[in-house]
Amino acid sequence: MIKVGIVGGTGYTGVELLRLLARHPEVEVDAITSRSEAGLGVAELYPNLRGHYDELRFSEPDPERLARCDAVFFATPHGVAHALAGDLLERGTRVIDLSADFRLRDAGVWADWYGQPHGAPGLLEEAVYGLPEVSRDQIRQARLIAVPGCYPTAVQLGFLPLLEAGLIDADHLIADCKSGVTGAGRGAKVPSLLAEASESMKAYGASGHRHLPEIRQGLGDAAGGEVGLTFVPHLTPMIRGIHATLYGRLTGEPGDLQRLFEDRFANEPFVDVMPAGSHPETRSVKGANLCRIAVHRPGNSDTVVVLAVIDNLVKGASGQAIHALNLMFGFDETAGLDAPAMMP
Ligand SMILES: NC(=O)C1=CN([C@@H]2O[C@H](COP(=O)(O)OP(=O)(O)OC[C@H]3O[C@@H](n4cnc5c(N)ncnc54)[C@H](OP(=O)(O)O)[C@@H]3O)[C@@H](O)[C@H]2O)C=CC1
Ligand SMILES: CC(=O)N[C@@H](CCC(=O)OP(=O)(O)O)C(=O)O
Repeated sequence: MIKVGIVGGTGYTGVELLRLLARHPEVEVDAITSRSEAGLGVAELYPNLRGHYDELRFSEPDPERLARCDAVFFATPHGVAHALAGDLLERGTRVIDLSADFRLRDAGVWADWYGQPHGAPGLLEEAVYGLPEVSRDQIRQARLIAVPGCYPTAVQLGFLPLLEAGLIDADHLIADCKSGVTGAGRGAKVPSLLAEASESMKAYGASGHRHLPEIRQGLGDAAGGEVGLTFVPHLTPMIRGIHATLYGRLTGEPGDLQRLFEDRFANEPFVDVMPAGSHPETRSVKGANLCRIAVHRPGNSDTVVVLAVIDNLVKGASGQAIHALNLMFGFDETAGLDAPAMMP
């Protein structure tokens, strides 16, 4: 049994970590922080957790207490892990960061997109980008994990088989993505209000979203060189879910695309390649640590369309973070992550 801490326990990814870890046989949550709710019992804020964490209370972030944990999750806004991760690592505590603090290898690029200087450039070299379908072995050895963003998870998984096989024009990739409103976090914001977000849909960040450099970095690794990507995210009236519709131009006769995807993900517990002709629904992954994918070639043309769905809070954040923890500590990869999706 290991002890973990969670910094940022009152947010949506924080409470999702708690929900999933409640079923984890090897993990005890020893510390959970919130500055605004310090002193409150976890189940008082989140009644779905009654009976699971009856002794656990939110407390102010305390580096001493966190350092007594074997691993600490950061479920915090950008910049918080920059300030605290180095000290924890020095004291032997492993760090799994759900924010974007360590996702980009280049501190200058990070500063450009996040509008502030990188707070811990010295840690970038050892940070491992935690997409298990790409870097399982490095995650096993890592002390510091950068959990991929929600859009980047869906887009990378969908494009990977095609780019790795060199079947599409890497200069002209298109990712048209939709997100539920929990993607914006739990903090009060006007665009997340019921009257603003329901019965409506809108694109945002079309001229440049901070996930663009992250996705380009990962897809560039898969393609073996820089890629050109148009990425347009949309806010949709659902609570959870990411739906990515991905377009690529085939450079030649691709062979059996269905087979390509099935073979690429054959040994992946958290990627489901659906039968040919399928259209995956976000509700089919709600609550589950799973990416469901379908590949299409409309009219046998030179365009390939990939559909990828995830739950932004699970495979897009907290579930993927726990997958990394399982790899780092040698647990069964699926520990705490084997629950099926909820439908409807
Ligand atoms: N929501 C999603 O779908 C996804 C989110 N992420 C990323 O995960 C991280 C958490 O997201 P989410 O759960 O949505 O965020 P929320 O806004 O819902 O929650 C943020 C949490 O961080 C705490 N916090 C805020 N500022 C600080 C600070 N300076 N020091 C310590 N704690 C702080 C808050 O509690 P308090 O203020 O009380 O301390 C709160 O518990 C973010 O970086 C987000 O971008 C990644 C993938 C998907
Ligand atoms: C709907 C919505 O607002 N989504 C967020 C992305 C989700 C997220 O939290 O991004 P990270 O994984 O990088 O932290 C956004 O567009 O900024």
